[in-house]
Amino acid sequence: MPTIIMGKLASKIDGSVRGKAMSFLQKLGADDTAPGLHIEPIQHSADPRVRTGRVDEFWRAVMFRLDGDGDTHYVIHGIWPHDDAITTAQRVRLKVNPINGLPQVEEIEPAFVAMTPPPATTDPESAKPLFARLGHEHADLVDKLGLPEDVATQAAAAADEDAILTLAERHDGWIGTILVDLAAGDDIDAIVQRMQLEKTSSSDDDADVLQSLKRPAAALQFAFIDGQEELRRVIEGGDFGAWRIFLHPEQRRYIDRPYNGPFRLAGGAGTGKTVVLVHRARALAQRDPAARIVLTTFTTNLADALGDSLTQLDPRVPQTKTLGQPGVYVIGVDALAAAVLRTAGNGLAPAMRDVLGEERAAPLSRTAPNLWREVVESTGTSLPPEIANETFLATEYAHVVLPNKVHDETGYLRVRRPGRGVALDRARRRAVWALIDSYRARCRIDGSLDFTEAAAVAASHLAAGEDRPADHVLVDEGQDLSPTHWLLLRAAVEERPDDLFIAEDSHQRIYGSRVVLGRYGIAIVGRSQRLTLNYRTTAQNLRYAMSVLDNGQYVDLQDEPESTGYRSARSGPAPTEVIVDSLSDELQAIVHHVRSWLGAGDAHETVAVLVHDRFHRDRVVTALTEQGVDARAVDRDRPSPGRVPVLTMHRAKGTEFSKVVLAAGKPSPAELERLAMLDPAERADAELRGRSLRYVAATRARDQLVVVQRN
Ligand SMILES: Nc1ncnc2c1ncn2[C@@H]1O[C@H](COP(=O)(O)OP(=O)(O)OP(=O)(O)O)[C@@H](O)[C@H]1O
Repeated sequence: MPTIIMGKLASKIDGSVRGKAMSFLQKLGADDTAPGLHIEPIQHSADPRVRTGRVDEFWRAVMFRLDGDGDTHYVIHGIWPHDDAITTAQRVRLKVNPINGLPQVEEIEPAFVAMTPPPATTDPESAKPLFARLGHEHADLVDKLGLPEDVATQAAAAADEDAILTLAERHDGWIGTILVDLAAGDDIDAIVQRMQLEKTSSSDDDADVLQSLKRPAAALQFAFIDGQEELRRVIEGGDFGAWRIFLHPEQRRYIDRPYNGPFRLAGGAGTGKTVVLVHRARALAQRDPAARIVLTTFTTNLADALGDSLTQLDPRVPQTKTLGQPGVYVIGVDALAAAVLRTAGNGLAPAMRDVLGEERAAPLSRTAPNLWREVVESTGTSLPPEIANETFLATEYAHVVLPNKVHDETGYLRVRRPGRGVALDRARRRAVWALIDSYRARCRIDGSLDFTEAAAVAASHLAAGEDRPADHVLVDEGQDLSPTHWLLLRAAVEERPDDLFIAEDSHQRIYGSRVVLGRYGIAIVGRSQRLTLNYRTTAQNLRYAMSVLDNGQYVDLQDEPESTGYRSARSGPAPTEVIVDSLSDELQAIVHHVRSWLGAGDAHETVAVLVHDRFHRDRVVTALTEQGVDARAVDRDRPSPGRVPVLTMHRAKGTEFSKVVLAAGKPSPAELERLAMLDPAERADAELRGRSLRYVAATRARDQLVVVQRN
């Protein structure tokens, strides 16, 4: 049976012909001599391997037939209306690029594409094309990277990054990826290494071309299709499903490579961290079907989205609903703690004693989130407001008291408090402990545990037992997890190769305080890498989002300064900023943009409005609904098709939309009052989190971003 190799261009099939393309390719994959397919060579074609096939009376597929590995292979180049298909088929040639060993589809007499001339300027340095300013020589582009001569010439003449992006978009695949890297100022040798490019002496015969199609960087553009079901998903997924199939060689490496211990993958918003995690979960499950794999993240909503992505990637990967069973257990980290506590049943007493220093029955309920405030208000504490507040106390409890298993005042007077900005003398430590003691007393009476306690108790329970419930733990949104979450995840899997794989972006920390993994038994040393190519966001939106972070002091999970060198492979319109004077103007601006996008044919669910809080969210839904737009507030459930989702910026984490109106709003008077009360170090951290939240929100837009700001 012939093997189908899908080109990326071909996967972007016109919606009207998808069904027929599917049935054509299915038949081709079963038997290329089947009547009706009309697989035919083309007279006077540049490449004798080229074939056309009949999709219907109007559409034709253009393919290359390769015979090698004892099999027939069809590399699907694209599907076009009949006449265009014939012209394309006569002109295209599939060859091995001798400089980098990658497969290359060449067009004889390529269409001339005019480049935007550099803008007139009096400054001789900025008058130079971008690549000249970056020191990239035309000869190196051709001789070291293997860029086709015409592409190298156009790239060398391009005025700026936007012109390069336009060129890269026309050459989707390894050529486009190299152009984007060059525009970001990457060193040519670094690109050669990252893309695993190698000079080759191979010819263009079928076996050599097949070999080149199996090179890591070829996966950016060509995918070997494994069965009919896979074929259906590629065709239906189109451009949105590209992440499932066309992987960057770097992504491929993080998916497949074994690691000797915990591994950390950093990367900005939209760089494909989640994609790597989901693929890696599948790869681990395929490698060992008996493996117990936990795929976890900060919230249940995010976990639902991860589970959905895993199903989209490959519905054959078994997803289990039970901790400790073979398969992939996709779950939010607090729900994981709850599952451990549930499974332990009456056996929790030792862990309770270990963490809290007292006898406690199995927890009956979750501690009310405002209990810290109640404790402060009901206790006549002598502490100043910058310490006697919910933020300080909850953080102190989660970062110092619980991970160190502090049981009493004596223990608290001795404990080290690394990373805590606020210094405490002995008297203040005593006063803080008095509040913590009251908090614990209240929880004891209520029979409740808070989220951080639950994770700590679950961690202690697992650490004391013989059996760990997982063989591999994969973590998304690592920057948001608290110390006791890390203790739990460390205890969930024994120290072994491929135990923990952690994706994080410290620029997206929007919940707790920052954490240093080494303090919780997770030693990354030397096993840390960064993804830098943003797939989601246009370069224009990315620039805007990065500007929100300017001059912020961000630190990663290994206590190192976070870098910001991200690039995007796509370009689009610059974000629009709208300044309004009143709430009604703001609502009007939101409605106006949403309606104009819907009017232009955008599907409801691809357009979203992001707001600061739930109250404003509901107001926006009402305003949209009154103006005849079918809109829906999204909270715990998934966004529903056919309706414009309106979400808080927190809820928007992990989502993406084609077009976004971001109405970030201003902090409420109550919020400002709360911030004013904090210690300067904690206030600075809260401000960083505020910026991160706007960064998260701005990076949800794939194509277009409108920011509405109140004066
Ligand atoms: N190899 C790829 N080819 C095409 N698209 C890709 C590829 N890798 C990732 N993407 C797309 O990029 C987008 C972002 O990917 P993903 O959600 O994995 O990024 P992330 O780093 O986890 O982002 P965030 O931190 O913002 O949640 C998704 O739309 C995904 O489909």
